[in-house]
Amino acid sequence: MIRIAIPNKGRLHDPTVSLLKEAGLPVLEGGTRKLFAKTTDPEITYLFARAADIPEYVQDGAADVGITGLDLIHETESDVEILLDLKFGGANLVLAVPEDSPITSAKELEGMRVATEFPNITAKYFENQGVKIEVIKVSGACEMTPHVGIADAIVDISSSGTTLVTNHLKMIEKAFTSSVYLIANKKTTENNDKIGQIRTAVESVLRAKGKRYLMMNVPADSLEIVKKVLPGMAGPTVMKVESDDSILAVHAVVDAGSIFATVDELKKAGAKDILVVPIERMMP
Ligand SMILES: Nc1ncnc2c1ncn2[C@@H]1O[C@H](COP(=O)(O)OP(=O)(O)OP(=O)(O)O)[C@@H](O)[C@H]1O
Ligand SMILES: O=P(O)(O)OC[C@H]1O[C@H](OP(=O)(O)OP(=O)(O)O)[C@H](O)[C@@H]1O
Ligand SMILES: [Mg+2]
Repeated sequence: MIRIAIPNKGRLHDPTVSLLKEAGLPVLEGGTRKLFAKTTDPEITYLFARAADIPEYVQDGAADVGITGLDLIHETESDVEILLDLKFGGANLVLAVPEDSPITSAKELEGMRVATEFPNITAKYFENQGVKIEVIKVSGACEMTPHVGIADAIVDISSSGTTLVTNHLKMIEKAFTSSVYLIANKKTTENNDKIGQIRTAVESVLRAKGKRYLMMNVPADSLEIVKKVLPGMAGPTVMKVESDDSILAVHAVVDAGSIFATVDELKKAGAKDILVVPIERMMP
């Protein structure tokens, strides 16, 4: 039996549940109130936990696999196997000071106080630069600490940057870049097929998100020029159209980012009836 710990609430819950559904491992029962849920595979169960607790649960074996932020993994200094960057929940831990402060770098904070919800990451960040500071641990509302005389600077999560601006703070340095990761218990990962399968399933969804499946009809005498437009991974698939000898059906997988330009070039090259289709999963 493999137990996967996933965030029970907060901003990571919904995208995690969606990704698992796309990977063919839907969370079948339970909402945020429940502790456990099943999925379609009888060998896998879900455990709902606080995002911040997941790294330690996975390290200690309370869960075999986990999904949580890299910042939380580093902050708890958890000894876990890092399997995959899931490319969502992206945020930076930034060093910020009041907008009217003359301070422009970490080095200028020698001997001062820095408030944060991430004391370990913060302490290491300053240590690496040889700067001695006092870390003030807070458990929320970090942004107001410089305005009430508790700290001179903060290290806090920022994604859109709105909270910093609203609180009259400015970022001076990026201390850590985070996104959500798939992690596993070090011992369980060794020779465990199921964990390999989970990783492959999730990876195949991420890979597919960046690709589109293109289908089109191409006059036979335009095939060579159409092929040049399609950088195809294993080259495009070319099929005969039963009713018309002079037309070929061409299929190819292309990067989602280049689809706009590619469709235009394909039309110019003579392709017709072009269909762009999303791909659910892609295994190499
Ligand atoms: N704008 C953001 N603010 C806070 N955390 C973010 C943001 N964007 C991504 N994250 C990531 O989300 C994780 C924190 O999730 P968590 O569920 O603990 O916070 P939350 O959604 O704010 O819930 P809570 O209400 O418990 O604070 C961290 O890994 C963090 O990097
Ligand atoms: O750059 P932004 O997009 O503004 O996001 C950053 C803010 O979001 C988080 O707070 P959250 O909303 O989770 O409230 P909390 O402090 O109560 O957790 C975080 O602690 C920052 O304050
Ligand atoms: Mg929060």
